[in-house]
Amino acid sequence: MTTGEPAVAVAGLVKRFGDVTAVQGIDFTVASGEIFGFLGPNGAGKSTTISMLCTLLRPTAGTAQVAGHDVLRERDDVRRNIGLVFQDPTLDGYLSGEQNLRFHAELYGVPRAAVADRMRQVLEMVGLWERRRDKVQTYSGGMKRRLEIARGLLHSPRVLFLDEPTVGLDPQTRASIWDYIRQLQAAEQITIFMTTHYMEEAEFCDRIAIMDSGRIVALDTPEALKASVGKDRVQLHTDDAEAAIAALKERFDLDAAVREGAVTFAVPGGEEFVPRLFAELGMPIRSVSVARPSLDDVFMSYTGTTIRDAEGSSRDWMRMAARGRA
Ligand SMILES: Nc1ncnc2c1ncn2[C@@H]1O[C@H](COP(=O)(O)OP(=O)(O)OP(=O)(O)O)[C@@H](O)[C@H]1O
Repeated sequence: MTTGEPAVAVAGLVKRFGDVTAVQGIDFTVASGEIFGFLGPNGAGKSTTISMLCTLLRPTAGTAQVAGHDVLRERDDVRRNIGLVFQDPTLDGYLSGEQNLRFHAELYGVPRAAVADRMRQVLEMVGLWERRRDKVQTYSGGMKRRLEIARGLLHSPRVLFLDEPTVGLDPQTRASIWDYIRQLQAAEQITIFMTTHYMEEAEFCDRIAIMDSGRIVALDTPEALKASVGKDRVQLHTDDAEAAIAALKERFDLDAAVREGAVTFAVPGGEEFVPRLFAELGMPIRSVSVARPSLDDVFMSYTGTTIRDAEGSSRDWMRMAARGRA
């Protein structure tokens, strides 16, 4: 659900580091209440952009407003209105969940009278109220991540920045973190700005921006992005992959490659193409499969790389954020 003025509004945003232009004049808005995913290969400029939005880096040119406040002129207002959930754990293991949150409440100046109620609210939301008095070092990985999310929410931010909120967690815990994220969006009308390398998670986002070489190369809903690729992925098995690749080029002018052990190529109207393939390829085919484009295909078509190759991370900005806050 989205309402009112944008949670994030960026216009002509540029960041140069000496000769390197990390962000080359980008424009986008994120609606209030939206779950917005930010994807891109290493060095694309994601961390630099997010650092500017979180007021940790000054833009070279352009403007950005977060929660209605300008990142340069109203830095403190921006900071009060955002929550950050770091990739690297920054909880104190020797303290209880409750003590960790209390410390954060003081840091953010949450009014004393409001702290107890708010702590209960966020701890219940992430299912940790019963465990609040236990030391954090006795929590599982998923519980720690949930506590970090609760902490990021404690001061009632309008925009929550999450850096790969589920990386390194087992599938069941990942699913439960996503349940919390969705509940949170519904209960608090919060805007979520997240990075992820899991394409199946990018599917949960209302919209996705793909960044490459300092520019936003695609921005839309997952469905629209997949439709924009316009081609299906066809995979076939033959006794001679090299010969099949050469025949696909010669007879259909298609560029194929071996991926996941199968001869793979993209073609519009994949299902209609299959009968022609059998009729005209000129060699025996053992099996064929056709798939609609996935977000992996979207990522590949806009950036020329796979998300797995691009892995390895947008984590640094969170480390920087941790240092900036320290
Ligand atoms: N402090 C800095 N000084 C000089 N160059 C920088 C600095 N920070 C980033 N860059 C450069 O800016 C470009 C964008 O980097 P950025 O970290 O924003 O990319 P990213 O998309 O977040 O990548 P990753 O996924 O690897 O974190 C890169 O060429 C990087 O080397």
